[in-house]
Amino acid sequence: MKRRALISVFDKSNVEKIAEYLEGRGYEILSTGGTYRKLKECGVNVTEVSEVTGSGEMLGGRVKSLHPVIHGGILANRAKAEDMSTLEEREIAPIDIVIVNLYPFFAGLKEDKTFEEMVELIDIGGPTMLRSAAKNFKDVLVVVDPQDYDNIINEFEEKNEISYEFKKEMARKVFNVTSSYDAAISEYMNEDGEEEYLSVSYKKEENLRYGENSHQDAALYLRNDGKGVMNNIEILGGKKLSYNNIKDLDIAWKVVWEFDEPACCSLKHNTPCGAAIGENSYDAYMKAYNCDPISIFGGIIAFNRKVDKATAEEINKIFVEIVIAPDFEEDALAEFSKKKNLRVLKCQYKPDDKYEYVSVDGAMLRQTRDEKLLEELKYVTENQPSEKELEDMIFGMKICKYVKSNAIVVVKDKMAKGVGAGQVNRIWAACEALDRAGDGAILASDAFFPFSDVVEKAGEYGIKGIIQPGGSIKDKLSIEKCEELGISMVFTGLRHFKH
Ligand SMILES: NC(=O)c1ncn([C@@H]2O[C@H](COP(=O)(O)O)[C@@H](O)[C@H]2O)c1NC=O
Repeated sequence: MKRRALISVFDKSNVEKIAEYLEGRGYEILSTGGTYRKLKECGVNVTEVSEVTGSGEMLGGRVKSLHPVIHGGILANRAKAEDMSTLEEREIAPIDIVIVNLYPFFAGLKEDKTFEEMVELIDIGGPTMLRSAAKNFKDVLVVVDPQDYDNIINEFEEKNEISYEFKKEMARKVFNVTSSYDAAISEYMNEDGEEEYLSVSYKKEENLRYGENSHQDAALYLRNDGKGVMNNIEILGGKKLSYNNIKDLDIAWKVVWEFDEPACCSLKHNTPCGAAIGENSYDAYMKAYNCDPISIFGGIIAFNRKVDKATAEEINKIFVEIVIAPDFEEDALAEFSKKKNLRVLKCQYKPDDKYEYVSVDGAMLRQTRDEKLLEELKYVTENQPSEKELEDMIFGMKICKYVKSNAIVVVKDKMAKGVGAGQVNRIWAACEALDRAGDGAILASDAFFPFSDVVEKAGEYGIKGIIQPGGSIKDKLSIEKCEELGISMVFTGLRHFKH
């Protein structure tokens, strides 16, 4: 009996090549409408699926291949006599190769199509054929990726048949594609996030050289809808990003977009080591640099405004790994190009992921992003902050959001002069931040004070105002200490732990 290959593809690139090859090997080619026409034009001898099913395509293409004659031909277990006699009884011929790729749902997401258009992009017949063939991979070769056409030809040429391993590998690919395809549909339909199953759809962009350390494997997967910062970064110069680079630039980018004013953030080990707002990018950079001219070395520098030549010249005086900004002046790029390894990233996309995911052993955690800054400002001391001090307080709290807990940020003139991060008790974070800052006017804390010790320490360093969420049963102690030391204290009512 003549062997049969069913070809039904949306992406018709190179389809004639594989069809001609299979025809040359004696396969009968079956195809759905559009694929049939394309192959016919290319001179392939092809039979239309509707001729095989005896039922014309209908409902505008919603039903083309969904028929027992097709799925029986694919799913019959060739080693099972019962299956084969059923085929014979029903006059169904087996289908040995299934080549299908799907309606472009991912591309539709990127093009922001309407809901009705997206629904029409949900392929039904394609995944059904792919899944049937992949389930029966022992007997059927299934191909979902046009990039595999050459591999099939090579496999045939080398072995004169398709090996079990190859067929299994192709089936694995199919379930990977169809599950991601369905996950994207599920994600698209899901508006409130309260799903029973976690369905997210990401595609591997590349293997990274290594993970956090050189003995760890790592890869970058991008959202299939083309959204998100990482999907919208243009690398204008320098080598590829590393795993740590990506994690770091994510935080630096989030910091600068906390601000409407021109802002700059220098960051190391996922922690801002300098951050400032200024008149322009140059001013913000110089202030961020001066927060901590030592730690910035080898760091990441993010801006929320275009970067000019003067700023690039200043940055080039030190070694940094990455500069990321919404845009660059041409002469700034020329300046940066003097540094071979410096990654220059252009990104005009602001952070907008709704959820953050973290894996723990055996589970995934999901939370909404920490998008809020405060509930309500409460002035809890007699002594009130000046307008300028209040601005520094808000500035400090915006930085605190991105510093690992316990987090204390000491601010002066809209510069994060001292950052105390990731300490297991708050007083250590305060000591670190105050010590680093040298001098500062404002102290911001990501969470409340259980004792008055942080206020006391702040007083020693001449701090004028403190902003913190408040809410401790011992708030009174801190407030009293502030009154005693002439420090103003403001509560925000909102904690910003970052673990
Ligand atoms: N409904 C069906 O029976 C059906 N059978 C195949 N398709 C899809 O139709 C596309 C190919 O169609 P055409 O050959 O007409 O261009 C493929 O992407 C394939 O996945 C179908 N379409 C969608 O649901």
